[in-house]
Amino acid sequence: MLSSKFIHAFTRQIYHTNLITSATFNVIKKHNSTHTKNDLVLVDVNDKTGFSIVTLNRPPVNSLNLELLSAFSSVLDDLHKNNSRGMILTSSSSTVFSAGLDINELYKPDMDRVRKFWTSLQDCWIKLYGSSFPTAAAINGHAPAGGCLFAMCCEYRVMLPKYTIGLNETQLGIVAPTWFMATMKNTIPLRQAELALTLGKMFKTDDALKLGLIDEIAENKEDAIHKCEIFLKKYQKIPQTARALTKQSYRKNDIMELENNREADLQLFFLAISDPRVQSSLGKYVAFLKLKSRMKPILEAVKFLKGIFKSKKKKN
Ligand SMILES: CC/C=C\C/C=C\CCC/C=C/CC(=O)SCCNC(=O)CCNC(=O)[C@H](O)C(C)(C)COP(=O)(O)OP(=O)(O)OC[C@H]1O[C@@H](n2cnc3c(N)ncnc32)[C@H](O)[C@@H]1OP(=O)(O)O
Repeated sequence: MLSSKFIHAFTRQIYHTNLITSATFNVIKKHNSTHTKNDLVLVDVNDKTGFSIVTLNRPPVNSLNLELLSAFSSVLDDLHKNNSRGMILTSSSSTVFSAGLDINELYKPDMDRVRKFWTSLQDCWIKLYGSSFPTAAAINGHAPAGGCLFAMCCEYRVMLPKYTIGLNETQLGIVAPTWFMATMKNTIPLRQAELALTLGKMFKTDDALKLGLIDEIAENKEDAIHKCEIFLKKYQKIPQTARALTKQSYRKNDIMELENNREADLQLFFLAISDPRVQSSLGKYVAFLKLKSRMKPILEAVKFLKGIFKSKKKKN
């Protein structure tokens, strides 16, 4: 049962967005695209559909640091205030949707900054998962951990072939927060979610589709955005308030659980990242990522040479 407090709060919020004058929205429409500070998140509003394409833009891998999360959080506020008709979340990278949380925020953190960082992540999740406007993700690259989280917060996911998606935290020796788990439980069957979470499994696009972690596969980014638009257009015939309240009621328990325990969640996070074993795992992971990145040219050269040998063998 929905508490009357909840219904009242959300109804007020939704009516509030409906009543917002179109003036603010027109400002965005007129300019067509808006960029946040440092252009970490780009927003382009399609004049015809009214849908906003929100592009995460922090090269090389859109790892989620404090600045990117703060920028995303204020974009979500703007979309809400401007009574957005729908949002498509994507990435400016050609191979990575988002690499998840920036490990540098977790490894040997500055306590003042990490408090802001985690609070910002909580904000983004609450705003995205509970948004009154409909959302879809055009997953145009790998989406591990926090990348998968943001994609799962959206109501529809379209992904390009041959990438990977999943909550891989256990592989890093860390535990996904309960609200990460709740988002996955809301997306795929319960038992599959438990297996995926405990194994820290990353799914290839085809397997993600079979599991229901994504809804469609697209040929390229344009196709993914087009498929997201088709999904969002389905809502044009549905009364806005009824749609938004239904979505928010469906997700209410998960959201309230975090809303009511934000400080406890922060303290748990502090406790976890202060654990020397967690720091040691993170340290090893940072070193592994750096090594992998440096080895790339060598691995590519080996691949290239292998290709030459193979074609020579075929000729002979
Ligand atoms: C009770 C609670 C217990 C514990 C709680 C503890 C903590 C709580 C937090 C828990 C939640 C965590 C959620 C997360 O999101 S953790 C982040 C997980 N992310 C990953 O594992 C992804 C790692 N990255 C990759 O797999 C690849 O980079 C990727 C497939 C995304 C792209 O591969 P590609 O080959 O294209 O690029 P790379 O050469 O690997 O990387 C390029 C440079 O980017 C740096 N990089 C990559 N990922 C990250 C990252 N997540 N954070 C920071 N930096 C990252 C990489 O090191 C390269 O940098 P350079 O070496 O070139 O400088």
